[in-house]
Amino acid sequence: MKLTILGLGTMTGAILAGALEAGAVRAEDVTATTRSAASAEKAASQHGVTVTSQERDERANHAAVAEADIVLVGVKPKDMVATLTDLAPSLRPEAVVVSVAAGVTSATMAAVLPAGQPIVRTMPNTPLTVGSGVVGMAPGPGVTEEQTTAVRALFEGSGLVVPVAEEQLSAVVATAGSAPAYVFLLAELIAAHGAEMGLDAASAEAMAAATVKGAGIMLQQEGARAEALRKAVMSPNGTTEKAVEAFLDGGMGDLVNRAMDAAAQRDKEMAEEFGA
Ligand SMILES: NC(=O)C1=CN([C@@H]2O[C@H](COP(=O)(O)OP(=O)(O)OC[C@H]3O[C@@H](n4cnc5c(N)ncnc54)[C@H](O)[C@@H]3O)[C@@H](O)[C@H]2O)C=CC1
Ligand SMILES: O=C(O)[C@@H]1CCC=N1
Repeated sequence: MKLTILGLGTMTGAILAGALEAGAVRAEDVTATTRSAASAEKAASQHGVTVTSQERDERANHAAVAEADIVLVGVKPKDMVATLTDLAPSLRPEAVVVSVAAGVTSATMAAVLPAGQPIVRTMPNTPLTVGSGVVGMAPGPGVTEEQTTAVRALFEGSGLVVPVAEEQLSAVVATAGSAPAYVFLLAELIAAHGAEMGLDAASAEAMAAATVKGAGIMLQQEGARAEALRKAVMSPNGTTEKAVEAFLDGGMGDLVNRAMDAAAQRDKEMAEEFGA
């Protein structure tokens, strides 16, 4: 299977790292592009694959897709339509175009790609880099079972793959795509206040990171439920109960809802903003 990545950046870099580590693709079967020559050089040495740049060769994307079975497009949502419009004449008809972009619908993509070009929209998250990612995957009309399986294989070794309808991708952005940032924010805040309470900053950061990791591993154990794990930490009238009460009294439930609604809303706005 030949894979081309147009826009090898943070997200597609995480997917590639996971896929290479899991043996889903061989480095010699991957071609990738970036915008600048400097980022191409950096990405090539980071991932050990061939990376060309638009800066050095304005036809770089066209050359990169010449033999591709799967074309993973990792440019920013605002650049999707221009990138696909330019690329369209060079795609093999059977190449599956896979998007990771928030807020760019398959209808928008189909409008600028050749008629019948197979399209799969996905919403991944960056923990794919470490084999613990999530990806929501919505194959478009006309994508064969074989093509769906080939795309799925790219992600399968490095995370949880959840088939969804395209309309559910806004919920996937809010629940998984953006969600690592919520956890990192919590870790930042815990570490900062631990330092304010008298710990040295490096120890507080290390404690927050190790705690998030440990809690994540516990959540992944067979039959684990977040609520039960939380309650197991909360001794009656103990320290955790006071902390959890403070979170809930302070509106954390509502705040999480509002944060997730804001992410999903932005995904929908982008569909309007970046539509073809
Ligand atoms: N960062 C994240 O956690 C997630 C990002 N996404 C999606 O991933 C996409 C990329 O986001 P990031 O990886 O964060 O951005 P990024 O800026 O790290 O990567 C974008 C890459 O595209 C390249 N690029 C831009 N225009 C190009 C062109 N015309 N031809 C070839 N390469 C080009 C840039 O050089 C860069 O390497 C977005 O559509 C975003 O919605 C989806 C889920 C999670
Ligand atoms: O923030 C963003 O728009 C992208 C999509 C999900 C995570 N990062």
